[in-house]
Amino acid sequence: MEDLKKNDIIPLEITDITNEGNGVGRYNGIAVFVPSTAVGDVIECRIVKVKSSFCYGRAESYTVRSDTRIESDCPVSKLCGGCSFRHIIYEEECRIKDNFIRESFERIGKLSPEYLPFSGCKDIDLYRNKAQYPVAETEGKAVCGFYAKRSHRVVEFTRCRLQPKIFSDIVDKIISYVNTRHIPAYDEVRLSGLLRHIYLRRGANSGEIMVCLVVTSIKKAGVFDDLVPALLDSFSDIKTVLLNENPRNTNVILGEKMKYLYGDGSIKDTMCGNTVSISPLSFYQVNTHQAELLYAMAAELAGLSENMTLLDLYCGTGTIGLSMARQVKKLIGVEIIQPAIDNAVVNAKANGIENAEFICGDAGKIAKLLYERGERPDVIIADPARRGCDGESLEYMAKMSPDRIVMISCNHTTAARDCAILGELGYSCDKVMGFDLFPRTTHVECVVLMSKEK
Ligand SMILES: C[S@@+](CC[C@H](N)C(=O)[O-])C[C@H]1O[C@@H](n2cnc3c(N)ncnc32)[C@H](O)[C@@H]1O
Repeated sequence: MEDLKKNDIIPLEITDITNEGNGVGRYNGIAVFVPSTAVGDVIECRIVKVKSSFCYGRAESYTVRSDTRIESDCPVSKLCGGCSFRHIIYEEECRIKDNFIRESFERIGKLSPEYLPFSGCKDIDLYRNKAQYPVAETEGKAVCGFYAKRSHRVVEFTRCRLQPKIFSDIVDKIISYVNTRHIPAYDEVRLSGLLRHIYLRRGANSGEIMVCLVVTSIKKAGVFDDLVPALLDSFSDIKTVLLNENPRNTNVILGEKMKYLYGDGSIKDTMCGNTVSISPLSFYQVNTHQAELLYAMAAELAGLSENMTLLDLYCGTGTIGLSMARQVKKLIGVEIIQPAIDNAVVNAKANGIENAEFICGDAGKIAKLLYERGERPDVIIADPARRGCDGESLEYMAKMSPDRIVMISCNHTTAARDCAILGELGYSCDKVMGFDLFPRTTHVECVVLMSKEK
């Protein structure tokens, strides 16, 4: 790139926002990505990194400030990087996210569905029902907070605006206990210490709280003996306290082994009118109220009726399928994590649902098995993880020949790819709707209706 060098200062108008939340402008045809900017900003931009076909820049000063720009109301938003959109008004965030989804379906999927109006979230703060705080040692004391952007340096801060206030109070109590007892925090460089993460979950409707301490060895559980009564004394909504063992040198937070210190390792919540039991390893949407609206829209798009069979692929604890089970003859749920399937079975029973079967296994393998045993669901709901569905799942979803496939996804790029593959397998992409389950961050959910071509 001949035109631009590191430390050049250039005038730049921000004209778009990337999926990572960076503003983007063009200088002599070259894309320049600038964090914390807004569409309509005109800036003096310092070039900080030059790549083969684009650059990264930093806003040195503002010639024109976009009228969508606001002051961030979080003291650590720049350090944390979790809330990429805290500097713009929420209406603009919704426009950007809706646009992310449309672009993916048009550019990646080469699809032209009808776009239903984007669903913004009523509560843009305090909406998360789950938090995972890394713990580290600073100057001989355990501290807890978040990892600084693109690093594993723990910044001490527990008052995140996205999480319930009670989480900070619980964390403060745990850290104070840990420091009084000199319990060592995990050191990921020396691979020593005990406490790695504090992981909290709270039922948004029930208020029930799960406290899970991720430690390098559950054999040392004894050091937490006095913590449990102290927590229960102060926080009556805590229904279970447990240890999770993760001795490995890894970025993955949870290990597999659990030890219950109080309660049965799960909490209850209600979702879409059903009681649901949630364990630490089970997936549960972090924004319960907005997820309820998403699932209601999925049910509407599914067009269910009493003689139908519904297949809920990637079902987690069964929340989606169980919310629709009373409208159909038979529900089959498929999920790879055994504790989530255990929760799904308990959840069906707790809600008096008797027409549900839950199978633990890989979605593609089980879809093939179901096809071979002659199952022909009328509707399939597929709600995969960020990487989307694999080829085998898509192939057997289409082979089972349902009238409709409703795809729910937290990654519009893989959703667009998978819908395009389903297009080749005989399904038209009819409707797409964005749902903001993660205000102030770059993440966004979408629901898609695919119909069998006649
Ligand atoms: C986005 S979550 C959706 C869970 C559930 N539908 C809900 O709304 O709570 C995706 C789920 O897919 C599961 N999963 C991931 N890979 C899978 C696979 N290969 N086969 C089956 N399930 C899988 C995950 O464990 C997780 O529960």
